[in-house]
Amino acid sequence: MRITDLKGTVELANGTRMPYLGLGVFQTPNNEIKNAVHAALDFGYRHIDTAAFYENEDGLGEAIKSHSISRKEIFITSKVWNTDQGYDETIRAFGESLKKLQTDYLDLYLVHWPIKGKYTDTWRALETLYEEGRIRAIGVSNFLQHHLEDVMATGKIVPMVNQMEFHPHLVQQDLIDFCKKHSIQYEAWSPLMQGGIFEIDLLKDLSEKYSKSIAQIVLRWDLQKGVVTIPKSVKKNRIEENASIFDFEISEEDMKKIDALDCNERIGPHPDKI
Ligand SMILES: NC(=O)C1=CN([C@@H]2O[C@H](COP(=O)(O)OP(=O)(O)OC[C@H]3O[C@@H](n4cnc5c(N)ncnc54)[C@H](OP(=O)(O)O)[C@@H]3O)[C@@H](O)[C@H]2O)C=CC1
Ligand SMILES: O=C1CO[C@H](CO)[C@@H](O)[C@@H]1O
Repeated sequence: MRITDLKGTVELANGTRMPYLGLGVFQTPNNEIKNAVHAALDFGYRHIDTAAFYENEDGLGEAIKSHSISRKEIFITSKVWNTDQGYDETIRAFGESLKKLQTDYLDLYLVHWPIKGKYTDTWRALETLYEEGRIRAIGVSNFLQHHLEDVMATGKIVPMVNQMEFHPHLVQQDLIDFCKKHSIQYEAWSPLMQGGIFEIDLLKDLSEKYSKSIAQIVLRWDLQKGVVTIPKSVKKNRIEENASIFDFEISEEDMKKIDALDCNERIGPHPDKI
């Protein structure tokens, strides 16, 4: 996997191009989001990941509007929250997200979690919005293989993205392989384990070996595995650090060593228990 700059994109199943690296904004409050997003855009990020649940879509909308980079150059993802699932509810929630974000389309809209008895109807709503041209790509988040199979059996469109908890302690390689087989782009949430990666000895060793920070080692590992990644930070220096991962390559041997840290350990909920 050779991705050589921050503008590197992957082509989704429908031809839409999605930047490999984005800024996550979970737990970025409205009063901090402008600084964070402007720092990211200034440094070259063109991809921001939010959700209705994060309660900062309005702050993000303001941040984008007040920056000189035009809306169409920025890839914006949002997600329909669990309490808004169902066909009509999703159509309405989508409208609210657009309004808050001050935009008339989204680049990517995701079903945030596979809520039992609801997610196939929610998916139908995303298909409608996509067919109406209001979303450039549609996908899911926190969907295991059986959830994906349900949607693929009942829907018309195969999800284009699956955004999952993914870091050195939770790889789920079988799910990645399933997604790859069906042209579903895998995307990592909590790629830094919300700070947990900094305690892992092997990563400390690799950080010294490559003269890169632990965050940079892990985010580069994401890219070399073909996984889109969206680290969150509100600090300018870390926003820059997290995107400075295009000037080195992790050897195959070291990639395997990081893979071997997998212990199926989650920091978030199990998708079947939500
Ligand atoms: N689909 C889903 O269900 C989910 C999606 N997400 C998405 O994924 C994004 C990323 O995941 P998130 O849970 O935020 O956690 P991350 O794994 O991105 O970790 C974020 C934490 O790491 C710190 N940090 C960031 N960069 C560095 C660095 N270079 N060195 C040291 N510390 C650093 C941040 O602190 P600080 O800000 O102070 O720098 C923050 O505390 C979210 O923001 C959200 O967009 C997240 C959870 C669930
Ligand atoms: O996106 C999200 C942010 O984190 C929450 C708590 O872990 C998740 O439930 C949610 O999916």
